[in-house]
Amino acid sequence: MTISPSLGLKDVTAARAAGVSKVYGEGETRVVALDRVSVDFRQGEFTAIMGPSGSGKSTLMHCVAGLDSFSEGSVRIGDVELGTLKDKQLTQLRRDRIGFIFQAFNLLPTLNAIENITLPMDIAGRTPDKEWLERVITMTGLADRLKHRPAQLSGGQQQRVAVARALASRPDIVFGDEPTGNLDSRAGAEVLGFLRDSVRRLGQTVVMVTHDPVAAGYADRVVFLADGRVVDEMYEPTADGVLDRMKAFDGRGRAM
Ligand SMILES: Nc1ncnc2c1ncn2[C@@H]1O[C@H](COP(=O)(O)OP(=O)(O)OP(=O)(O)O)[C@@H](O)[C@H]1O
Repeated sequence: MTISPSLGLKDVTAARAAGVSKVYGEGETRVVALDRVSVDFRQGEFTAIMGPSGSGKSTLMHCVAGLDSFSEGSVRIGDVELGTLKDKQLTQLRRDRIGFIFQAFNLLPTLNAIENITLPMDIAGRTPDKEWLERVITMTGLADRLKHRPAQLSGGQQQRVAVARALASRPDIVFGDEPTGNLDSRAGAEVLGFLRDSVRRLGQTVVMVTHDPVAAGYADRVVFLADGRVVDEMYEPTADGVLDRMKAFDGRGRAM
């Protein structure tokens, strides 16, 4: 085991895709969305997945998060091989060990912020770890808004509630699909700052699909996809560095 220099954490794999391929359709409509993708996501690391439209970002996230099946290869969350699980076990694993954040906030309008945050745990019949929940809530900066319903919160505040909901059960890994896609740059920065803090201060593991080089600049590492393949990666990215790298791909997802 090596020690990650930036974080001082043990180099543990939180999730791993090994030789994962995903093919949609047949014959003329056949699309290879993922072509033998191998990638590790380390515990306590914030990874952004970037690439041109259609390069396979969402497909990769969905396959690694157990939301979608794949045609070939294997995926592990911690030491659990997803391919060996029955549907019910997979549902349980997603519920207990994975947090999700989507572009749409998906909050329940009739519940207030704290009720939305604890809803998945309430449904699962789990009691939240009070100390952990307090740390997460403090980090949202919404401690004085917990009794507000979604309609009484700004978009950025709503997404911070959604991030807190994803973190509340202390999942092994949090997946975000364009979590700032619906937000203006200031609200997006607040959400990204919160995500980054959850990694640096709480040791969470975050994997985020994004189109936005500025968003990717918050991550510890960027994985670049093109044409369903991992073509590059960058550590300690800056928005400008990511933008430059993206310019090396043409609109159809091929490296130029
Ligand atoms: N359900 C589906 N049926 C057929 N083809 C699909 C399906 N879902 C995705 N694809 C194809 O797989 C490829 C990868 O799609 P994916 O959504 O993963 O790309 P992406 O990089 O996330 O794109 P974007 O940035 O536009 O969201 C694309 O060519 C897409 O058209």
